[in-house]
Amino acid sequence: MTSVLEVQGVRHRYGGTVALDGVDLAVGAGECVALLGPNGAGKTTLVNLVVGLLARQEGSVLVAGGDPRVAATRRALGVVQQSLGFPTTLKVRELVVGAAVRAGLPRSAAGPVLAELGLSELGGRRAVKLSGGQRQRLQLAMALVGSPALLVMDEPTVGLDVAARRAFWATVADRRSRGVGVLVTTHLIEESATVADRVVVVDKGKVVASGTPDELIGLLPDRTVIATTALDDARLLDLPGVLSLSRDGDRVRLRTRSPEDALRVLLAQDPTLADLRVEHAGLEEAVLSLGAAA
Ligand SMILES: Nc1ncnc2c1ncn2[C@@H]1O[C@H](COP(=O)(O)OP(=O)(O)OP(=O)(O)O)[C@@H](O)[C@H]1O
Repeated sequence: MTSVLEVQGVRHRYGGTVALDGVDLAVGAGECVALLGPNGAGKTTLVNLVVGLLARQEGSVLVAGGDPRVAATRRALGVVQQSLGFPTTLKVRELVVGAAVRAGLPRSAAGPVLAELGLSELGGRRAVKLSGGQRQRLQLAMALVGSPALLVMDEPTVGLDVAARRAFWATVADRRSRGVGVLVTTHLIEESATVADRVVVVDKGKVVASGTPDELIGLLPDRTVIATTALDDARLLDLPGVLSLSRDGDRVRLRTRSPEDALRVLLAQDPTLADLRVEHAGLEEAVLSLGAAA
């Protein structure tokens, strides 16, 4: 797979604060990589280096093979920021036309992208009058009009309802099928499991885990055992590896680090056990525990 983004050995400090401490990351053509991590992990710093807003201090950042601080390379980038403010007087069509012109394209390039994002009918409306979902679609239209090789998005679906979120990701998926690589930062961990091919977890300026969502979930031994049982809380909490317990009448949910052992003892102690189910931990639990282990 050709890489549209290659980050190697990147270190970045603000005065005495080390924000990035040797980060490697690649995004292939058509690939979607989600960048996750707690507040202050270094995600924004990394994104700002990738989009050329920050000057590189150490290591290399290549977008479509070029330096993102160079204008010609920035044309290979589409950027969607979280809740960007729009100038109060400008209309939807004018903003997309402006983005097309800045990308070196004719004004007519705006039409197909407005149609692709379902914004044609809103072309004459002032951007500040749009709903949250429409604004994010407008940002995506502005980011895509120049046919970028890499789309970089910072928390793009915050505040969107389920339908708007689906529509947003459907457009992104369509561009990915045409080879556009995507780097997305998000705090919506479970969303990243559905949209990303790969998840990269950053903490304290370092990559602490990287893999497909299923690979990351597989790193965590936790399982949730769900069953209807006659055992009381004290005996359930005594089962091997139990981390937490919740119940609704006789129906209990037990999170355990040792699912096989817990099940063996549970089955031996409660002959009336029924409706047994075992669930994997979610990506959210995996990411939180990977961050905590770092
Ligand atoms: N302009 C700045 N001056 C000084 N320190 C900064 C600056 N920007 C970020 N930092 C520090 O660098 C570290 C990484 O910050 P960064 O904003 O990249 O993290 P983040 O993962 O994006 O966090 P969040 O999820 O909260 O947005 C933090 O310790 C932060 O306090």
